[in-house]
Amino acid sequence: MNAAEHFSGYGLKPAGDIVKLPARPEPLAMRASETALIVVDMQNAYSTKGGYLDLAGFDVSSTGPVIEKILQALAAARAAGIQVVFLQNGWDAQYVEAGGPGSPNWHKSNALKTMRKRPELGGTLLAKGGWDYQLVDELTPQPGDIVVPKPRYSGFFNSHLDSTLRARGIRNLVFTGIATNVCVESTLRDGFHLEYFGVVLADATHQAGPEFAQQAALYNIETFFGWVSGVDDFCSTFAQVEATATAS
Ligand SMILES: NC(=O)N/C=C\C(=O)O
Repeated sequence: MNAAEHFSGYGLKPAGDIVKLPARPEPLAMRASETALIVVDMQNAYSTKGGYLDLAGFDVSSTGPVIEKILQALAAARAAGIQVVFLQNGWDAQYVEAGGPGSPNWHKSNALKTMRKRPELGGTLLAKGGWDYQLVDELTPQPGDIVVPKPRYSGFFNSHLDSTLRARGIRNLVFTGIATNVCVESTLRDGFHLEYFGVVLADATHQAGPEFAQQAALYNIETFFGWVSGVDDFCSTFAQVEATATAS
C-alpha cells in the first residue's frame, strides 16, 4: 500500500470523502475530518522586526508572504471543516519552564542566550504575557481553533497536543509556520514517531538561518519523515470537500 492508498479506519467523526493532496514524493490520501492544520509559532518573536529572531540576528525580512500564505490555508481549512491548531512557543515570565543550566535548552536557546548577552532585554523574549510571545495580529485564532502552548521546539513535548489530536481522531498534520528547520521539523518528526502523517506546505513556512536550512529541512521531510506540498494544492484539494459538502 502506498501513501496514496492509505486509509485510516478508526476516525471518531463521520468519515467523509478521501481526497488526494498533491505532494512530494507522492500524493497523500486524506480526509478533512482526520486532518489538522498546524500553525507553528507565528508569534512576534519569529516573524516581526524587533522580535526575538530579529534581535538574535536572524533575517525576518521575508516573512510577510508566509503570513499571507497561512491566511489562505486557514480559510481553506476552516471552509473544509479541518481543525486548526496554533502552537505558541515560550515560557512563564520567570522562565522556570525554560529550564536552568541543567537543561540543554538553557544552553542552546538563542532567546535565552540573547537575553544573557543583552541584560536590558531580560524578561522580554518569549515570556508569556509579553508582546514577543503573542501571535501576530493577522493570525488571531478564531472560535473553534485550538491554541497549544509549548515550552520546547517540538509541539509534542510537555504539551497537550497529542491528546488533543487523538481525542478528535486526527491522523494527518498539515504544517505551516516558522521555523521550518526548527519547530516545524521537530514537531513533524515527533509526529512521525507517534504515527501521524505529516505534510508541510513549503510556501507557508520560513527557515531560521540561511536558505539552505529551508532546503535541507524540506529534503529531510520529503525523504524520511513525511510529505511536502504547497498552499495552492492544499486549497484546491480541500475545496473539493467544501463543494461536496455544500452540494449534499
Ligand atoms: N519556532 C521555532 O522554530 N523556533 C526556533 C528557535 C527558537 O525558538 O529558539
